Parts: sequence; C-alpha cells; structure tokens
Amino acid sequence: MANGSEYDVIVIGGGFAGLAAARDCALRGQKVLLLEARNRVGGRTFTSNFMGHQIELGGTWVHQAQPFVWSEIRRYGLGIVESPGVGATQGSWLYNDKLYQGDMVPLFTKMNQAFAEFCNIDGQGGRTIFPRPYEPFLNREKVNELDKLSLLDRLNQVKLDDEAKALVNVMVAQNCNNAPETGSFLDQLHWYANCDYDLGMLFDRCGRFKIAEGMTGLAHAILGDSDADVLMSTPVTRVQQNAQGAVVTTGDSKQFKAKAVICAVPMNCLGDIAFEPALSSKKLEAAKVRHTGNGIKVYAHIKQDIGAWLGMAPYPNPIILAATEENSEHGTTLVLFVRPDGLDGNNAQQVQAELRKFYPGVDVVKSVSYGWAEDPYSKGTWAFYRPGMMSKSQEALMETEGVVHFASGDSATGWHGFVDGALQGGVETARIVCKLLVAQTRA
Ligand SMILES: Cc1cc2nc3c(=O)[nH]c(=O)nc-3n(C[C@H](O)[C@H](O)[C@H](O)COP(=O)(O)OP(=O)(O)OC[C@H]3O[C@@H](n4cnc5c(N)ncnc54)[C@H](O)[C@@H]3O)c2cc1C
Repeated sequence: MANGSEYDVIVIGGGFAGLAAARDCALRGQKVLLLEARNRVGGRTFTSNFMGHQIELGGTWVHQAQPFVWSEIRRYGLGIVESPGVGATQGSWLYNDKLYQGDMVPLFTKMNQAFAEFCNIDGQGGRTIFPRPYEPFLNREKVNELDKLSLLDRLNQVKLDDEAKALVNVMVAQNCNNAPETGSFLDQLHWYANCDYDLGMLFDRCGRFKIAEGMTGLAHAILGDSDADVLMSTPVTRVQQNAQGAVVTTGDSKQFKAKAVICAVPMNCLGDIAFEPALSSKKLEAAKVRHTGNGIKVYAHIKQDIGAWLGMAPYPNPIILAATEENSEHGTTLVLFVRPDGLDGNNAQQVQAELRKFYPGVDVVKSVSYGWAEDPYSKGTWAFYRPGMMSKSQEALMETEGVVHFASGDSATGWHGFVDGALQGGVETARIVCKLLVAQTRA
C-alpha cells in the first residue's frame, strides 16, 4: 500500500469489531484498508498452545444466546468444544480462611438465590430496568438513577447472610475483573438481563462453549472473506479530518486518505491517537478513567487428574475462580481468574501456592498468562463499566464525530465486554458507514 493511497474506508484495529467492519464494508463494494498495530489480528482474543492443548489467552467462551458471534460461527462452519469446569458439581469453596471441599450443588443453589436477591432492585427481579437488553436506555430514567451504585454499594444494601454475600462477591469480582467497589451494579444487571435473569445461564453463556478452531480461527475466517487491504504491525498515531474526509498517519509516518474512518480500538486506547479535531470530552474521559477489566487469566497444568472441578473464593483472595479446562492421564489443565496484581501468572510456584489453598497437595507443572493490562494496545481485559459509565459514556463512545465512526466490543448495546458485542459494533457501524457512502455517491 503506497504512501498516500486513497480508500473509501480505513478501519483502525483488527479485533473482532474492526475485522467485521472491514469485511462488511469490503463486501458492500467499498475500497477498504485495515490498519492493525500488532503483528496479528484478533485483538483481545489470542489462541495459543499450552502443554499440548489449545488455549485462549483472551476472549474464550461463546453461546447461541449471543447472536452476532453465533451467526459468524455458523457462517464459517466452525465447530464447538465444551469446557468441563462450568458443569462441575465437585469443587472447593474458600471462605473466611476455611476450606470446604466436596459437593458444590448446595452452594450453587445458595449463590443463585443470593444473586437473584442482589439483582432484585425493582421488586421484579431487575426486569423493569432492561426490558430489552439490546436497547439498554429504554428505561433511561432508572438507568440514570441507578448508575451511581457500585457492586459493593449494592452488596451493602441487600439483606443476605455473610456467606451468601461472599458468594455474590465471587460472581461480581469475577465479572468486573476487579474489586467490587470499582464496578457498576447496573452493568452487572445488564449481564443478568442478557442471561434471562438466571445465574445458571450466566455460567453457561460465559463459560461453556468454545470455538474448536479457536478465536484466532474465527478471526482469520472473517479476515479472509474480503478483499480489504491489510497492514499489520502498523499502529495509527493520527487522524486528521478535512473537507474530503480524513488523513490517517501511521507509526512509520505513512499517510492514507479515506472518505470515512472506522475506529475500532479499545476504549482504554482512544486517547493514544491524536484526533484532529479532538475527540469529544466524554470519549476522552472514558478512555482516561478506563473500564474495570484489569485482572489476570492464567492457565495452570497440575500433575493430578482432579476431574471436572470448580474453585471459588471472594475478593480479595488472589484467585477468585478456578475451573477445569482439560483432563488427561497427564493431569489437569485449569483456567484461573485472578484479581489485579493477585499473582504472577507465569510463575508456577506462586500459582501452586495459591492453588493449594483450594486443593491441598496439587503440583503445578507449568503456568501461563498474558499481560492484557500492560499491553499498550488493550490496556485491560474485557470492558466492565465503573459506576456512572453506562449513563455517561456508553452512547458517547459510539457517537460518530465527523467522518470518524466508532465500533467496539466495549460500547456495543448488547453483549458489551464480549466478542459478540465487538461483532455487533463492527457489523452495525459498517452498515451505517456504507449507507452514508452510497448516499454521497448518488448525491
Ligand atoms: C482475558 C480475557 C478474557 C475474555 N473472555 C471473554 C469470553 O470468554 N467471551 C467473550 O465473548 N469475550 C471475552 N473477553 C472480551 C473480548 O475478548 C473482547 O470484548 C473483544 O475481543 C473486544 O473486541 P474489539 O474488537 O472491540 O477490541 P480488541 O479485540 O481489543 O481489538 C482492538 C484492536 O485495535 C488494535 N489497536 C489498538 N490501538 C491501535 C492503534 N493505535 N492503531 C492500530 N490498531 C490499534 C489492537 O491491537 C486490537 O487488535 C475476554 C477478554 C480478555 C482480555
């Protein structure tokens, strides 16, 4: 791609939002350039190999209740595999410095009831707040009113016994990927609405099905399905709008022109590109404050075959949730979700010390983790909103500014914080941009 080349659409960022946007614009006949900062596509998803097993360092689980991702899986004929941990009935519960090991079903029942009470902010199970989860602002008055509540505020409001509160703490600390005081109650309620107000479904939709070909397999399927030009290892540093459209400058000082730009970088990275004119103050504020997703996902291989198992402990325990991913005669591969700064996921000894609190005597052979929070092109894990962020920032993050449009899993109206949301953002923004470009050509 020669310096100065002209395009109809330039897409910045090759995560699922950018990939879907680039594909859909190209398939609608637009000349498209996709610029990706890293040397791979997929963004916050990254399929890898660990101890002979395929693993997902980032985004992993998908579900048929997530319409955008499921339709892509069917479109490209990809397969599904299941994680055994989510259906485990045996496990460990670490609470108040005591370890319970055994049948988890009574605890899950208690957790289900406690979580339903936690979400029952309106006396109707939370159902009046998000009557249609893909239209989160239908009940704007209530959304504005409740958005100040943190997860911890809400935990302090509800009448539950201490153990029930600790069980809810596990769920919310896991979902906001941080301390309960950092996350928004409303965002958690939105997850619950996406899961038909049932915690069992939340476990299922967020932890059971994986793509057999890996997230990277899906990313390559989408990438390969259009004739968009692609430049990898090419971070965008500047976007200048002018009367003809926009000039996009890359880290190696190349410039490309386009009638429209789709910016599909994470919300936490929006402030790293110099936009002229500057982005709205609401977008910049959200990028500065950042979403809460900042924890650590770790894969640990242990010598013992412990079957389908699930471990839980409330924040601030370093490991919040641990579950079996693979069993074999060579042992068990576990996936662990760790609070921010909880441990070094690449240090097997540290991981072993923490895991032995849940399962005394296990031997960790190897562990691996990816530093999403330190990576300059993600600056965090999945997007979970802080109190006030949904009412102040979600719509602002999606708002078009001149010829610059936005698409991201961080701000999609449906499953934001998920791959499904990223695909929704890409597909919907591509539709809007192509309609505008066609109208311009006809005018
Ligand atoms: C540990 C972890 C676990 C997760 N688990 C799940 C899960 O189980 N299920 C699920 O559905 N979701 C999960 N998610 C969330 C999901 O991965 C994300 O919501 C989704 O991938 C975001 O897609 P995106 O395209 O909006 O952003 P990204 O995937 O972040 O893509 C943005 C792209 O922009 C690029 N970029 C950034 N800055 C620039 C620049 N200046 N110039 C050019 N390119 C740039 C980045 O390199 C990246 O490729 C998880 C995420 C993490 C990190």
